[in-house]
Amino acid sequence: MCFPQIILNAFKQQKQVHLKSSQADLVTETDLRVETILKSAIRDKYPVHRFIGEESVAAGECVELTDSPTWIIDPIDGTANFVHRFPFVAISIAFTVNKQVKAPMEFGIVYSCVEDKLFYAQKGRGAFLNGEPLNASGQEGGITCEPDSDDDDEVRWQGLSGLCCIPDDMLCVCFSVRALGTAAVDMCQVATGGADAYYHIGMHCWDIAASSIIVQEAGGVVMDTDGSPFDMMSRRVIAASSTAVANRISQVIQAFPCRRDDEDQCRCICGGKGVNSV
Ligand SMILES: O=P(O)(O)OC[C@@]1(O)O[C@H](CO)[C@@H](O)[C@@H]1O
Ligand SMILES: [Mg+2]
Ligand SMILES: [Mg+2]
Repeated sequence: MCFPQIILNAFKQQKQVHLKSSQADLVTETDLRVETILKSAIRDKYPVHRFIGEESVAAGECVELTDSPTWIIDPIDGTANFVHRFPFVAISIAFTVNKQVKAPMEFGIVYSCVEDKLFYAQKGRGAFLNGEPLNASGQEGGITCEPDSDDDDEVRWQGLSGLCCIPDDMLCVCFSVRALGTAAVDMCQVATGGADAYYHIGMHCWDIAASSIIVQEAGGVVMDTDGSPFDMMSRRVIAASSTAVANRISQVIQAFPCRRDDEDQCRCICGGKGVNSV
C-alpha cells in the first residue's frame, strides 16, 4: 500500500497517540510507519544519501547536514489534525545537497492527503499544484496572513496586532488571518496566491524545507523573521507575496531566538547517535 493511502486509511481509525516534547507535539504509529517506508525506499535506490526525518530526530538522531545529498522528511505535518480528523494533514519531503540551508532546496514536495493536493517545485523549474503552475499573488498591500508560533500566544498576538494595526499610510494592512495547523500546507497557500503572507517561529526544518522552495519557485519570497536571509535551521520563517510585505512583517513581529535545529550538530559529530536509526 502506498504511504498516502496508509495515512488516509488510518485517518478514519482510532489512533494510539504519544506525546513528544509537549502536550501539543504528538506522534502516532502512522507517522513512524510512513517515515520508515519513505527512508527505506529512498535508501534502496540511493544508499549514500542521508536523511533528516522528524521522527528519527525525535528518536535521538542528529540533525546533521553534510555535503551528501540529504532528504528532509516530515511524514505527517499536522499530526494533531490527523488525530482529531481535521482534514489538513500533509507529507513534506525536501531534497538538498552541499549543506544548502539558505539557498533554495533542489526540490520540494508537499502532499495534502485528504485534499489530494500535490504541491511541488524543482529549483529553476517553477512550482505546481496537481500539475497546474502556481503563482504567488505579488500583493504589496492588504494581505491575508497565516501566523503561527510554537511558543506562547502572547508572541503570536503581539505579532498579529502589530500587523493588523499598521497605519493605513504604511505599506500593508492585514485584512484576515488563517491557520490550518500544518506549517507545510499553510506556507503553500502563499505559493497559490490564496494567502499573501505566512510567518512562523518555533517550527522545524522538516516542516518548511519543502514549502520554502515551492513558495520561491511560485515567485514568492522567504526570509528569516528578523529580515535576514532564509535559513531552514533557524526555526523562524516569513513567506510572502513580495519582498515589501515580508520586510513589513519582519518589522512588526517580535522575533525571538529559537534553539537551531542543527545546534547540537557538533555533539552529534563527536559522539551523538548520528546513524539513521528509524
Ligand atoms: O508535528 P507535526 O504534525 O509534524 O507539525 C505540526 C505543525 O504544523 O504544527 C505546529 C504549529 O502549527 C508547527 O510547528 C508544525 O509544523
Ligand atoms: Mg511538522
Ligand atoms: Mg510531523
